[in-house]
Amino acid sequence: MLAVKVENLKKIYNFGEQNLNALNDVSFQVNKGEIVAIIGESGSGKSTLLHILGTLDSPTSGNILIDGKNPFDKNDKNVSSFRNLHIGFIFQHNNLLPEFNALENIIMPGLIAGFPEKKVRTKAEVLLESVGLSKRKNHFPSQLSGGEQQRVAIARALINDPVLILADEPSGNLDSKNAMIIHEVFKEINNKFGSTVLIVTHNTEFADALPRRIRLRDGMIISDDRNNS
Ligand SMILES: Nc1ncnc2c1ncn2[C@@H]1O[C@H](COP(=O)(O)OP(=O)(O)OP(=O)(O)O)[C@@H](O)[C@H]1O
Repeated sequence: MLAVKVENLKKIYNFGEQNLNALNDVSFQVNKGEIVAIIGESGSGKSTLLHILGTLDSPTSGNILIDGKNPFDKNDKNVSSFRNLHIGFIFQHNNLLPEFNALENIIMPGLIAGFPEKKVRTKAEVLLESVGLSKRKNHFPSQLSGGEQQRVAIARALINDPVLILADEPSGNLDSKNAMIIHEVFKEINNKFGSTVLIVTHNTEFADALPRRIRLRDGMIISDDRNNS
């Protein structure tokens, strides 16, 4: 079963007379349950690709299907509800809401999606446990370390059972010990919940340890390799 299908994706940014091809004819597919590193030098188009897959930006041309649906077929309001229901984001800066505690931050997208509070709360507790933070559920973001905040952000991204998790340099802001913990959490959620995960990372050790790597250069895929194991 396909989670993601990308066909001939192009993104051109215009600056007056000048055009910049940020993505140039990108095509690939990701099966449900895969965890894939998106790698490449700075400016190669990784974030642009993630933003389009996450419906935060639209393509110049080409198609994307997330779980068989084209999110850009819909009007803007539907695109944002599609995003909230089907896609979980984790950014380098976790943008947790500072006035809400860890548990409340995780619950929030579930309530926005209209799920019953009791069900969402129970699920949030399970997710907090999965990221090893049960004891911190009443802590506010300012009372958590950077790595712990990022683990809360991962749990929050999972609350609505998204078909796709997108992470843009999720460990980019962390020291190596916390980065390693975050990398393990991604592998665990992929194993435990069968989440489909695309992760932009500059960390070669982490990327090499994942089963698949898509490498971009100048907006094009130059390699797509899998570990044999
Ligand atoms: N909103 C924008 N407007 C104009 N150009 C942009 C915009 N966003 C990205 N670009 C350009 O598109 C190209 C791809 O950028 P992108 O951020 O996708 O690269 P990246 O691989 O994620 O880089 P990094 O590893 O540094 O985050 C770059 O040349 C960048 O300058």
